[in-house]
Amino acid sequence: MTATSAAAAAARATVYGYPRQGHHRELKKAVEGYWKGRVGAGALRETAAMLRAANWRQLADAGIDEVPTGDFSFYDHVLDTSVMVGAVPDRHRAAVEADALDGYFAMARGTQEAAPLEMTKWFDTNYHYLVPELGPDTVFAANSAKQVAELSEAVALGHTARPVLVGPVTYLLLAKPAPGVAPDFEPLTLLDRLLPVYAEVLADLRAAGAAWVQLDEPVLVQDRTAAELNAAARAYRELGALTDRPRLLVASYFDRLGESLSVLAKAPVDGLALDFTGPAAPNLDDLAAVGGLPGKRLVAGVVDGRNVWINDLAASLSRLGTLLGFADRVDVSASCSLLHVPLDTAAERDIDPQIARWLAFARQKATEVATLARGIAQGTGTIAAQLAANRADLASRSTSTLTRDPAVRARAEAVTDADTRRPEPYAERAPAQRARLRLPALPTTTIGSFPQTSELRTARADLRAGRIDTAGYEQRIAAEIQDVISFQEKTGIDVLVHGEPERNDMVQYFAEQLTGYLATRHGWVQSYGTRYVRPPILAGDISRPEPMTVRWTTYAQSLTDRPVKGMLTGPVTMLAWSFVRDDQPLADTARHVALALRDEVSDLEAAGTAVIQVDEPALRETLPLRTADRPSYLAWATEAFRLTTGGVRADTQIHTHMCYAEFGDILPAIDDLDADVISLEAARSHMQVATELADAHYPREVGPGVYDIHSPRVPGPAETATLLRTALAAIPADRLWANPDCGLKTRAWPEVRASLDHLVAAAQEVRSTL
Ligand SMILES: Nc1nc2c(c(=O)[nH]1)N[C@@H](CNc1ccc(C(=O)N[C@@H](CCC(=O)N[C@@H](CCC(=O)N[C@@H](CCC(=O)O)C(=O)O)C(=O)O)C(=O)O)cc1)CN2
Ligand code: MET
Ligand SMILES: [Zn+2]
Repeated sequence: MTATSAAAAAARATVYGYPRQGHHRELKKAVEGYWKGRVGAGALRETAAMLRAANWRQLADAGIDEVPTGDFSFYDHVLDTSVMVGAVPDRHRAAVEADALDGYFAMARGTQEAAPLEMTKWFDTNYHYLVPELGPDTVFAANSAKQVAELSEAVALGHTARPVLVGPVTYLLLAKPAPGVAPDFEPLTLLDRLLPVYAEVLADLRAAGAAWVQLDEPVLVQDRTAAELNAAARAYRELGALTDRPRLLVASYFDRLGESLSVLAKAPVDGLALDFTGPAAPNLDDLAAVGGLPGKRLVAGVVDGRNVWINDLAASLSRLGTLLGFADRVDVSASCSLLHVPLDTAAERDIDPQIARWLAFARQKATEVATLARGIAQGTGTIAAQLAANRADLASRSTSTLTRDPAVRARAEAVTDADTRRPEPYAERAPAQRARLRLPALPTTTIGSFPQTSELRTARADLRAGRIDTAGYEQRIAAEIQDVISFQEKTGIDVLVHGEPERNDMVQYFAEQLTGYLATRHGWVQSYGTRYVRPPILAGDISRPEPMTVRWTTYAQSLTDRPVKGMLTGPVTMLAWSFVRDDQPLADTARHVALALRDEVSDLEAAGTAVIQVDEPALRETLPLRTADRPSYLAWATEAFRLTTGGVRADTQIHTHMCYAEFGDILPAIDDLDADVISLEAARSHMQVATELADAHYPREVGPGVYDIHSPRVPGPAETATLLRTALAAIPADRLWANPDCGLKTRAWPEVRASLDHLVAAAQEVRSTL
C-alpha cells in the first residue's frame, strides 16, 4: 500500500467540541436555576451529564468516530483550565475550598466581596472567556478531576473519545498579570512551572483510557515573537518526551499557522489538527512547503466550523486528496470547535425549506465531516447521493434572487468619498454640539439597554404565540419606556436612553427588519456563561424597507426635555454577530448594511434626535488575527462606520460604544471613525484604556466605563468615584463622560438603581472638585 492509500483507508471523522447548551438550552436553565437556589447541585450535575451523553450520542449517530470530551463547561472552558492547573486567584481561594462549584461560579461572576476574573473575546469570535490571572508567585497544581470524569463517562457509554484541553502556551499567552502584579509581568515565564502540571494531567488521562489527547494552541495562528515560538517548541519538546502520556494532537484554528507550522511540524508530538478554511487556507501550501507531516497524524479541518453554510463537498474532497499525501494518517474534521454554531437546522421550521438546504449547523456539520471521511476511506462512489444533493443545493444558493438586488448594488457602487466624511472636522462640531446640548462637565449617560426583565421577554413570547396582540405588546413596551425615562430623570442622568425594551437583541432586532437577513428561532450560540445569542443569517443583499427605531426613540423623547440618544448597531457589529454570506467580500456586505443604517441615522436626525449612538462593540474582535491582514480590514470597517454616520449635521452628536476587548492596538482606527464621543469598557481592567487613550493623544470625548455590568456586584459610591478620578487623571474634564461599561440588559433593577445612583453621585462629587 502507498502512503496515500493507507492514509485514505484509515480516515476517520472527528470534531473538537460541540454546543453545550442542549436543544432547549437546558444548561442555561439549570445553571441559572442553581444560582437562584431553585436547582440543587445534584440536579445540575445530572442535567450536565445528560447533555454530554446526548451530544456524544448525536455525534456518534452522525458518523463521528472519535468524540471530544472535556469541551463541556458550566461556564467557560478557559476557566475550567485555570481550575485544572490550580490557578485560582487568592481572593477566591477560600470560596473554592469551601465549595468547588460555588467557588467556580464566584470566579466567573464575582461576589459582593470578590471581583470576578476579567472576561474577553475568544480570538475573533463572539465567545468570551475568563482571563487567567497569574503572577510570579503563582503555584500551579494539577486537578484533572473534570477531564478524567468526562472521559470516563464517554468511555463508559461506549465511545472512542479524545479529551480536548487548552494547550499550555495558549493558556499562558491568554493570561494577564494578576491584580497587584507588575503590569509588565509575562505569564509565559511560568511555562517551566506549568508543564509538569500538564504532564500530570496527561498521565491521569492516559490512566483513564485516553489513547489521544488534543491540546489546542490557537495562539499560534497569531503573530508570535521568536521567544514565544521558542517557548512553544520547548513546551512540545518536553511534553513529547514524557514517557507516561497519551498520543498528543496539537490543534490550531481560526487562521494560518505561518511560522508556527514548522515549529509544530518538528515537535515530537503525534499529530496536528489544522484549519484549511477561510483565512487559514494557506496552511495547505505551507504544509507542502515544510515537507508534510511524515510519521504523524493530520486532522484536516475542511468544514467551516464557525459559519452556517453547507460545505462544498466536492471541493473538500479534492483538498483532502492533496492532504492525503502529506501525512501517515489523515482524518477529517470541522475547522474549529462547533461551539460557535447553533445545534440543529431541523429545529428551524420558519426558514423556507429551499433556503434551509443551504444551511448546516453543528449536527449537520458533523454529518458533513463523516460523509467526507467515508468518501476518502471508502471511495467517493459510496457518497454519490450526498455529492449530488450537495451540488444541487449549492447551485440553488448561487442562482437565488435573494442574493442579488440590483437597486442595492447600484447604490453601493455610487458611494463617493464625500459620503463617508462629515464635512466639518471634530474641532468645529464640538462647540456646535455643546451649544445645542448644554451638558454639565462629566455628563452622565448609559449605554442603551435597561434590564430585559422576564416580563418583557414573556411579553415577546406571548406576542409570538398569539396570547397577546401587537397593540397589547406595544402598550407594554411604551409603559417600560415611560418607567425608564422617569427613572433616569429622577436619578439625574444627563443624556437619556429609551432602554431598548423592544429589542430581543441588538443585532437580531435590526436583522429582523432588514431585507436580505434570515432569523432563527432556536439557533442559540453561547456568548458567555449562561448568555446566548441567536446570530441572524445575512444571506442576501441588504436593504431597509422602512424606519426601524424612529418610532420608539421619538416616543421616548416626547416624555422628557433632556436629550434622548438614538441607538443603532453599527455595520461591522451587524456583520460580526451574524452568520455572513461567504460569496462576496465582507467589505461589500458591510457597505450594504452601512447604507441601510445611514438612512436610519438620517431619519432619526430629521425627527429631532440630537445624539445618535452607533454601537461597534465588535470592531476590535473582528480584527484579523494576523497583523498583515489588519490595514485592509480597518480601512473598510471604519469606512462603513463613516458611511453610516457621515450624513449628519455638525450639531448632531455621534456616539459610538465598544466593549469586551483590548483597544490599545486599534486606537488610530477608533480615531478614524470620526465619532464625537466614544464609551468604552474599562471597569474590570481598572481604567487601563483611559491611559492608553491619553498616551495616544486621543482628541475626542470619551466615557470609559465606571461600572462593570457583567457582575451582579454593585460598586459603592467611593469605588465609582475612584474610577472616575483615575479616568480624569488621563482625560481632561471637558472631554470626559461618566457611564457604565456597557448596556444594563443583563442586570436586575435593584442593582441598576443602586449602581446608577452611585454613578451620578460620583460624577457630582468629582464635578465639585473641578
Ligand atoms: N448578538 C449579540 N452579541 C453580543 C452581545 C449582544 O448583546 N448581542 N453582547 C455581548 C455578549 N453579551 C450578551 C449579553 C446578554 C445576552 C443575553 O441576554 N442573551 C439572552 C437572550 C437574548 C434574547 O435573544 N432574548 C429574546 C428571546 C428570549 C428567550 O429566551 N425566549 C425564549 C422564550 C421566552 C421566554 O419565555 O423566556 C425562547 O425563545 O426560547 C427576547 O428577549 O425576546 C439569554 O441568553 O437569555 C447575550 C449576550 C457580546 N456579543
Ligand atoms: C454589547 S454592546 C451593547 C450596546 C447596547 N446599546 C446596549 O446597551 O445593550
Ligand atoms: Zn457593550
